[in-house]
Amino acid sequence: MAAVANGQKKEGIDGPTNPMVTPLLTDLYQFTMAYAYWKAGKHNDRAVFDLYFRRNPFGGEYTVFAGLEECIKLIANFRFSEDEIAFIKETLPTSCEDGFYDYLRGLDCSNVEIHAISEGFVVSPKIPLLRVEGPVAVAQLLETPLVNLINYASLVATNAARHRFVAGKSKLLLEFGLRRAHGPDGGIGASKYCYMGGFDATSNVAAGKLFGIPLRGTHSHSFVSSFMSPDEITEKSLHSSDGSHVCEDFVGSAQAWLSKLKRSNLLGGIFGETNQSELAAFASYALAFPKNFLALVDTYDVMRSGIPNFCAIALALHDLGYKAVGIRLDSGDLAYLSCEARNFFITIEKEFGVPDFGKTNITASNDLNEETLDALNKQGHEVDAFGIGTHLVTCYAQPALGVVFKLVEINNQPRIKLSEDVSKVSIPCKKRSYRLYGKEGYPLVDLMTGENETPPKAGERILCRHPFIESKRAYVVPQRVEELMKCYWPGRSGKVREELPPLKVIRERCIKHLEQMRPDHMRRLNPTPYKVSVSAKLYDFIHFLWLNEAPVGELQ
Ligand SMILES: Nc1ncnc2c1ncn2[C@@H]1O[C@H](COP(=O)(O)OP(=O)(O)OP(=O)(O)O)[C@@H](O)[C@H]1O
Ligand SMILES: O=P(O)(O)OC[C@H]1O[C@H](OP(=O)(O)OP(=O)(O)O)[C@H](O)[C@@H]1O
Ligand SMILES: O=C(O)c1cccnc1
Ligand SMILES: [Mg+2]
Repeated sequence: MAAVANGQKKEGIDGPTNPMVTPLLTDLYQFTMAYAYWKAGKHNDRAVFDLYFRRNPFGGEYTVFAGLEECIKLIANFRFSEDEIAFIKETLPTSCEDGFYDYLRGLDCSNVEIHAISEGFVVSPKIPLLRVEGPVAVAQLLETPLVNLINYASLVATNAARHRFVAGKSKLLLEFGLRRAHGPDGGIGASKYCYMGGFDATSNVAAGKLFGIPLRGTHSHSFVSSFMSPDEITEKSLHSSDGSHVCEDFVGSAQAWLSKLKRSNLLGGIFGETNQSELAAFASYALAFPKNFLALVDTYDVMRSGIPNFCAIALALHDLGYKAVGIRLDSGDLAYLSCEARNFFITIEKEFGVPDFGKTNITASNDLNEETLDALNKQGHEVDAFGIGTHLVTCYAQPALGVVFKLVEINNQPRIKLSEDVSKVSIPCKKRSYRLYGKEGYPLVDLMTGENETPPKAGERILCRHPFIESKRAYVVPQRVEELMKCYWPGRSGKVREELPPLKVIRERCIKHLEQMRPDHMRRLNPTPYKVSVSAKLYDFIHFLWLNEAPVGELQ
């Protein structure tokens, strides 16, 4: 991936997508700590924080890392306005000295260094996604917004990837969640990160404009039920697709087709009188969009009305050289109805010689989630595209990822956070992390080492240890070694800044990384845990520091 020369000029990177992301979008305690650091003359102590999560979401063994671009946009533009400083002054106790506000006035992230895994990578618990190195007071202020920007982004991108995994590569996945998302930011974020995680398009127009995500949509039940009768349609004429002739009564032509379908030996028994107000709605939609006609067919009765009405309009369009797009099903048994609809289309293709009519697109929606997609697969279905909203964007199955931000070093001294719960003990030291690939091209293990350790090399045997369980260790001879963290904000280090790629490139990377995972890590039921380990040296150091920091109990 390309890198740009030391580009920490703040004007080079736009601000965060959401203008609410400012230095005030943090918890009050970050300011009280910043003041206390400042008062103690400790605010410029050089701190290293790791941002990571402790457990994969949705019972899985993988997570998609998302939200980095927005973090870098925040860092690049991190400055307090006078107005914001005045508010902090009003908020903190009056005993706080004015010098602190002068300090805030001069604050930016020019002395902060950010290393991060690239957005769209598949990541695992405990491995730092982001390493923030800088003056302790600034790094502390960044904790809340960075965690906020990564938590939902990674969660919803993972949710999207999981829906894609169940639906299969060939299906079109449409994100329809804006109305059910957690507010406007939740809606915009869902559209961006579901696209990143493998969805094909969104119904969210603002997200289409902001991020260039393909926009797709059908129509609603209200459009269908707003029509009362075909007589409402006053302008009934439609040009043929090549402009050579005009059909003066398109509605009549569709009604003629409906009669023909009814008289057909193969289809006649399926339906009788269809709902004429529905036919009127479909005809109006076709007159408005003859090249993009699709119909929501479940307002009244799918098989007795919606499907025959759709077909009558589609055949009338076909007479004029147009090809109808398809239908949407939004209720009922989607497996059964999609199969019935497909049979109906195939019969029309055969009986009336309409090429490819059997392949007419079937979109399904209605409270879909991983489980319903899985159930549909098991039953067999004929759906080509899924429109998914509520469960996807609200992350109904798991509402938060549990990202944390922990101090691992200060003034070159490694720090550890102990806990009764071993999974909550932090891994100290400024570290590097690597992905080790095996013979078959799959990632085998992610390995953390100290910053200055010799990096693992392809073809060389390396001992990988579980960070906390002594007996869990393995020798690995990697076929390929990939360093995971790159420098996304060099601060004053003089390093080269990694470029932020366009969303489409991140999406492609994400899809590629998901595909290269070993299948047993990806399955829904009881996936094999992906290994996360530390070098022998780091293991020894963690346990040395642990013993050093943990007080020895006294029994009486
Ligand atoms: N074949 C299927 N197997 C498993 N789940 C299905 C299948 N078909 C549909 N579903 C799911 O079952 C649920 C049905 O929803 P619900 O009980 O609200 O009925 P409905 O079809 O929406 O009825 P209506 O809207 O007419 O009241 C939805 O979550 C849908 O995704
Ligand atoms: O079901 P979701 O996964 O959230 O997908 C989006 C839903 O939004 C629309 O209708 P809406 O839910 O507003 O009304 P409906 O329930 O009557 O269809 C659409 O018809 C879908 O059903
Ligand atoms: O275009 C659609 O069909 C759509 C969009 C949003 C929500 N439900 C459906
Ligand atoms: Mg609904």
